[in-house]
Amino acid sequence: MTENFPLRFDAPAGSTKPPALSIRGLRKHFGAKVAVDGIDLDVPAGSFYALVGPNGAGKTTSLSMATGLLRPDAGAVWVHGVDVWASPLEAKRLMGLLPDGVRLFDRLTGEQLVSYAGLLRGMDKDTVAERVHDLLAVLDLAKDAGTLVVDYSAGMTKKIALAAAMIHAPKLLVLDEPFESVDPVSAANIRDILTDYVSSGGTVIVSSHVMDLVQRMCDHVAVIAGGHVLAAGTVEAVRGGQSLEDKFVELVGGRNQTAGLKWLRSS
Ligand SMILES: Nc1ncnc2c1ncn2[C@@H]1O[C@H](COP(=O)(O)OP(=O)(O)OP(=O)(O)O)[C@@H](O)[C@H]1O
Repeated sequence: MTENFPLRFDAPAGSTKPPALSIRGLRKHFGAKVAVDGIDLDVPAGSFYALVGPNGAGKTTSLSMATGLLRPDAGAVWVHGVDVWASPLEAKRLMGLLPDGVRLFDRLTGEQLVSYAGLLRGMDKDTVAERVHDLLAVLDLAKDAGTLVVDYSAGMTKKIALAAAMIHAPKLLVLDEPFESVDPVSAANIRDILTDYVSSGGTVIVSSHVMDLVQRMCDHVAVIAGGHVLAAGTVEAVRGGQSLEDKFVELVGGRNQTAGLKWLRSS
């Protein structure tokens, strides 16, 4: 991004592979609001990495900049060693994204949308058709394949966007709130798919508010608040013997000690 950063990010000492994602000095403001205030982060290749933080912490802004959707004010990002902002096409080929709040082509059917994502990635038609079939089946969307995405529920929309993110079998999946609005059976299926993907060498980054899920599913976590990284590392190291939820509250604070809303009590 700036001339002070290298175009390639090398493997760390003792490793042959660069991290799946490296972030240095990432910063973004919106008017007077500093959303991301100089974040550094390394996501090891082959990890299942969670980004957690309170509402407004800067998670979506950081992930948007890390994946080439939002231009940073300062800092640099590399995906598997490739500079996202200097070599966007090369970097984006390596990634699958489930962004938060980005409009889909919702006048397509679910099947058309996922096929379109595969064809855009340069895949041949037969492979696209085969993978669309598999993805719709495993995400329990086969019966709604011909329904327009605009008529999907929130959870169905999340699942079809996830299918579109995965169809080209990327090396890195970046998923902003992948389980939001998704029913428990579909969530369990998605967890199995992601765990399998990680055990075969892929890397997943998820943002989530569900600490229990992160503790069970992920091996690494970064806690972000106020645009800063408060803690990052393996889940075990970050939670330090406490539950991740307790550690999160300790790090982030903000539990409300007042007597609550007296006027809301019915007796
Ligand atoms: N386009 C924008 N214009 C102005 N302010 C923004 C914009 N996008 C984000 N912000 C602000 O930046 C801060 C970080 O927002 P962000 O969406 O990154 O937080 P988050 O951690 O993803 O939150 P949540 O958990 O609620 O989704 C917030 O204060 C938000 O109001």
